[in-house]
Order: sequence, then C-alpha cells, then structure tokens
Amino acid sequence: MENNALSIRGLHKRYGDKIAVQDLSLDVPKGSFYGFVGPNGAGKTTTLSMATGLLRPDAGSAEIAGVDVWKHPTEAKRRMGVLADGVLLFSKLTGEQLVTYAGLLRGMDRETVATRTEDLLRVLGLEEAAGKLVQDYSAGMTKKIALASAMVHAPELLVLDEPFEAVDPVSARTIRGLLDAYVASGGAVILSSHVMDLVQRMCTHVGIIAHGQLLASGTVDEVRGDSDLETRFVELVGLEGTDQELSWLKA
Ligand SMILES: Nc1ncnc2c1ncn2[C@@H]1O[C@H](COP(=O)(O)OP(=O)(O)OP(=O)(O)O)[C@@H](O)[C@H]1O
Repeated sequence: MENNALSIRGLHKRYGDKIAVQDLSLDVPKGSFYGFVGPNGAGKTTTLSMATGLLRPDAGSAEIAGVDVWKHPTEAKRRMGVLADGVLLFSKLTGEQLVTYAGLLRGMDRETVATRTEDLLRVLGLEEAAGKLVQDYSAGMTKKIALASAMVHAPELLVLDEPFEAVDPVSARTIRGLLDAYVASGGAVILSSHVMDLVQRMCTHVGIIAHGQLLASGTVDEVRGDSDLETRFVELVGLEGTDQELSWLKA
C-alpha cells in the first residue's frame, strides 16, 4: 500500500437509480503519471471527487500515501493537491492572492508562500496577470491559476480533473513541462482526460473507465498492447452512433 500515492478500494456511488461508480479499485504508484480516461459520463469526476474527500462514497475507501481520506481528512488533504472540475474559485481575489491564500490555508509561512507564488506565476506565464481579478481570467488562465493553487504546498499527489481543457497548445506545453518535472522529482499525478494521444505521450500508467467500471488498468504499454491507446479505448468502450447518417445534413 505504501508504495502507492493513491489507493482506491471498492468505491461505489449511486445517484437515484443511476450507478455512477461501481466497486472501483485502482492504484497510482508513487512517482507515476496516471491517465484516467473514459467516455462522457463514465464516472471519472465522481471517482476523483470521492478519492479526494469532495464527495462521500456509498461504499469503499481511498488512501493518499497510506492515509485514509475519509477517516483522516486533514492529514490526507495535506498530502494532495486537487484541481477539481467545475468547482468555483474565489474569483474576487487576484491570481496572486488566490495562490497565496491556498498556501496560507495549508499552514505555510508567508515568506515561503510568497516565494513559491512568484515562482509558480512565472513558470505558468501568469506574471502579468498576477494583479488581475480571477473573474477576469480566460478559461485557460483560470485552469493555470487553479493548478498553481493545487501545487503551492508541494503535495505528494496531484489529482487533476481535465487539466488541459480550454488550454491553448503553448500553455498546455508549459503545464506538461511543470508536471513532468514534478513527477521526475518523485510526485505522482492522476489526471482525467479525453485526449488519448496526450495520455499515451505523457502518462506512465492508464486506467480506462466506462459505465462506472474500470475496464483496464496498468502501464500504458500493458494496456495498449500492440495497438495505440485510442484504438484500445474504442475496442474496450465500443463505438456509439456509427453508420448512422443525418439525411438532412447537406450543404
Ligand atoms: N450530482 C449528480 N446527480 C445525478 N447524477 C449525476 C451527478 N453527478 C454525476 N451524475 C451522473 O453520474 C454519471 C457519471 O458522471 P461523471 O461526471 O462522474 O462522469 P465523467 O466521466 O466525469 O464525465 P465527463 O467526461 O462527461 O466529464 C453520469 O451518468 C452523470 O449523469
């Protein structure tokens, strides 16, 4: 267990009649870059929310570096940084204030927070926007400032829900560089994404989820076998709505 930055066992969540996540278990080894992929509505956000203490599971458990998220939330949260999908930020703060606030909330001293905030804003290309209110940021800038807030306390695990959504290719490359350096220094990342090519290039491990169940997991090479990840994904998940045409869709 302790070789894992994140260990999920038997997580289960139902919304009314809908089972969103079904008896799901997975491990993210320390020092790994884990891609969590699946079609829309597969249960990625629900799983990551339960694994990070944002959503209470109906059953199952999650441990961050051996610490139970639901039994010892404060200790577990100290060890992780979370970029959640659709969670509101304090948008009346400036970018600099938001990252500073995140650091102080984690009990860090002001001097360290100030140095790290400056470093993160520089690396993420947000220096000029540091004094601007977050409500005036573009979608991509908002992702970057949320990522900086998740990293400022140098956690052991980063949990990132769709970190590249709405991010332009130059910024995406910046974020990739930052995450690669973080993993090379011993951190672990789990990120959800729809972009197979990106997961194949960036990640060491991958888990494929559909209908709330994990269909495959392991190293990227193990899961993709002789083909590429996208082909394997489509084989496992199945195509939808193929061969159907819209007879009226003509220019
Ligand atoms: N609060 C909720 N109430 C009811 N149903 C929900 C709720 N949140 C999620 N669901 C349902 O649970 C299922 C899993 O949703 P989830 O958001 O976890 O999927 P996802 O893999 O993150 O999807 P996407 O890639 O589209 O973001 C979906 O069928 C969704 O409609």
